[in-house]
Amino acid sequence: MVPTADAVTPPDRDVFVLSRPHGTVRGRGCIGSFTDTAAAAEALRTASVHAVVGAIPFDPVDPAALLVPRSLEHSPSPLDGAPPTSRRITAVADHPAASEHRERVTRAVKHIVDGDVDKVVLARSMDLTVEPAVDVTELLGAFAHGNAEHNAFAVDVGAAGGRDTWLLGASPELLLRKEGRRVTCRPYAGSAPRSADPETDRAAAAALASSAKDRREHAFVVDYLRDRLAPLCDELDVPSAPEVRSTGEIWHLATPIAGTLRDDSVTAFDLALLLSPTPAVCGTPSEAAARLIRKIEGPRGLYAGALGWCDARGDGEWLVTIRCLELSADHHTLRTWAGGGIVAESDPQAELDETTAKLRTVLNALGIERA
Ligand SMILES: C=C(O[C@H]1C=CC=C(C(=O)O)[C@@H]1O)C(=O)O
Repeated sequence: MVPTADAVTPPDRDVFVLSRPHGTVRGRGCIGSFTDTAAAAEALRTASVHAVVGAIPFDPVDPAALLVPRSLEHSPSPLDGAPPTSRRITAVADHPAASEHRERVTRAVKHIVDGDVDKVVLARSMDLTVEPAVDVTELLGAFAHGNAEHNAFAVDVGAAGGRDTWLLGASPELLLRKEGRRVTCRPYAGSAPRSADPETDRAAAAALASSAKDRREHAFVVDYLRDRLAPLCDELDVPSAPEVRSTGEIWHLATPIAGTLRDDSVTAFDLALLLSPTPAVCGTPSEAAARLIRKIEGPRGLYAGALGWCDARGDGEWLVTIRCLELSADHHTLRTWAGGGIVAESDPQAELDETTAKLRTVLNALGIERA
């Protein structure tokens, strides 16, 4: 652990906030940090730190942003939040351009048809400059306000270095929650944009529920989680069919998974490292899909990794890092991402549209009406 001086991060400042339907967790102050996930896991296991909060990257070779908070506080309610402040974009850059994203989907489908992978998740990002500047607490509240579950998070990824840079978002996807021996996951994969017209919206949900393409895309994630969790669990309940859930912007297929761990000494953080990245953000088989993503997209950094907390008992909760942005120290410039699972039946334009709908989560929270 690299110790952090109080002068760099004042003891009472929130460096981590996670709002979930069942409550809010805050990490206050920062007494140390880790960029190496193995060192953080060892420190938790040997009780040389009382808690770890923060984010792990998509690719394990990239640095993590893990903090040791001075205190970890739980409250039983999620954040209510408030509507966003209205903002406008003063500069925008797409990575890649829309036409290139469609071409990448076509290339990915060819890799699938050729048998290199069964599924790969391709993402695109947008660099924005916005006016007025972002206030972190206000944006966190806007994320919480924007979805019925009040999911929202803010991680002070620059806390250890005294830089005011943040990872903020509203991921709906539970990688894992661990309480004692009980472990739960709720993977999301398979999507349909929502509509302002109630009838069209209901039809989109019904079509998603019966879409063979989306059910296959989803099954890769469920099978992966079952394979990784089964050896660790006495009991593991994996429903045979997904349910349909919604965020403010998208319908998703989701599966609630619950298990009982055989060995309680496995921490929530160990499980996050074991499970992340799932095929909801990477693909199947994992290593081949990760290689393809690295080749096609380049490094993702913290996007599509996991964020959360783990305490001294080994309990904790980690989300998949999606529907998020990284805010620069000037609080005007930021990067946001959206990805989608590509399978053999994927259509390039539909995949592009899906990422556009997913980007809306961040744009709505920023109070940007037209991109
Ligand atoms: C990769 C993302 O979403 C994942 C989670 C839910 C649905 C997904 C899909 O339908 O492709 C993705 O697997 C993202 O939002 O950037």
